[in-house]
Amino acid sequence: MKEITSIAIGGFDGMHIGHQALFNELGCDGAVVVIDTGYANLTPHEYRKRYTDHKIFFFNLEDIRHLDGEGFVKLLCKEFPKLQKIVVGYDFHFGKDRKYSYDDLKELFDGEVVVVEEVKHNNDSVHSHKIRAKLQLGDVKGANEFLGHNYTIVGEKIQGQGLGSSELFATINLKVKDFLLPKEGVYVTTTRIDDEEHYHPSVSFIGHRVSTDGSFAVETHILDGEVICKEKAEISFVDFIRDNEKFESMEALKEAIQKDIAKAAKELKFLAL
Ligand SMILES: Cc1cc2nc3c(=O)[nH]c(=O)nc-3n(C[C@H](O)[C@H](O)[C@H](O)COP(=O)(O)O)c2cc1C
Ligand SMILES: Nc1ncnc2c1ncn2[C@@H]1O[C@H](COP(=O)(O)OP(=O)(O)OP(=O)(O)O)[C@@H](O)[C@H]1O
Repeated sequence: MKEITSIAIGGFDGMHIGHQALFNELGCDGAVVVIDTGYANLTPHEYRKRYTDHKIFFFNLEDIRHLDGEGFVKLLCKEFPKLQKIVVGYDFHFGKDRKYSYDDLKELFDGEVVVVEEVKHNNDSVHSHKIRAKLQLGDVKGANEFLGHNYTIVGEKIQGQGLGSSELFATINLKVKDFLLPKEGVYVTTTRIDDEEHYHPSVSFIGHRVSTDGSFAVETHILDGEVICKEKAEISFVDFIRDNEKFESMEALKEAIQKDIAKAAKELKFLAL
């Protein structure tokens, strides 16, 4: 914290293109200050680190929410003794009851305050809550455009029903905590296994397996051959294929999955993974 000369402040769940505009204003001794509400589910906890080269410092909202404007700025100057520049967005509010804006920051901070203009995509203001809403509608393409990267979740490998490999297609079943799951359905995805460096082309299912045992599952079928997953995998969403459906026979389910695989393979063909 001692060497940091500039900081960007916010919740930064998602690390979307609006957030990235703030990070672009930081110098090489710049850091990201996350005011952590505990509700982040696009990039929970430390997952924000994947989307910036800057150091990240976490401040727990509960510890600072009582501070007035002056108290907040004092805290920042104490934590970052060399602080010269604070970067915030056009709608940034802080302090008790979120009653202070960037104008107050300019008055209270004895250094430079950079206010980043509203970042829009197709004339729509980019925000984390809109990304969540898009994912809940299955609009992963729209979410990805706001994010500036493919929405990615990480899960721990768990045992499936064992039906996939014997009667259908082999899948890796995952238990996913903390991440928001997109709407139930089938998606074109890429999957990274354990600590591998590259992503495999894949097709993934999220939802209640209404055609088999009815239980909830997050599972991914790898398209480029057999793989062994030991502990964990991450799924990046590329496109929505279809809703979750109840099929009357295993043959009908198998046929549908076969079509999903063909669609995913076609869409991913031109991606260098
Ligand atoms: C691409 C894909 C699409 C799927 N679509 C559906 C679906 O529409 N409805 C459904 O009930 N299950 C669907 N499933 C889940 C299968 O029912 C599941 O793979 C099967 O029950 C085997 O589960 P297991 O891996 O736990 O053995 C799909 C699975 C995959 C890989
Ligand atoms: N579209 C945007 N354009 C410019 N700045 C933004 C934009 N979205 C957020 N910011 C700025 O980024 C910082 C982090 O904001 P915050 O974590 O509230 O993001 P958000 O996307 O607005 O989240 P939410 O949708 O939950 O309100 C703040 O300084 C905020 O002003």
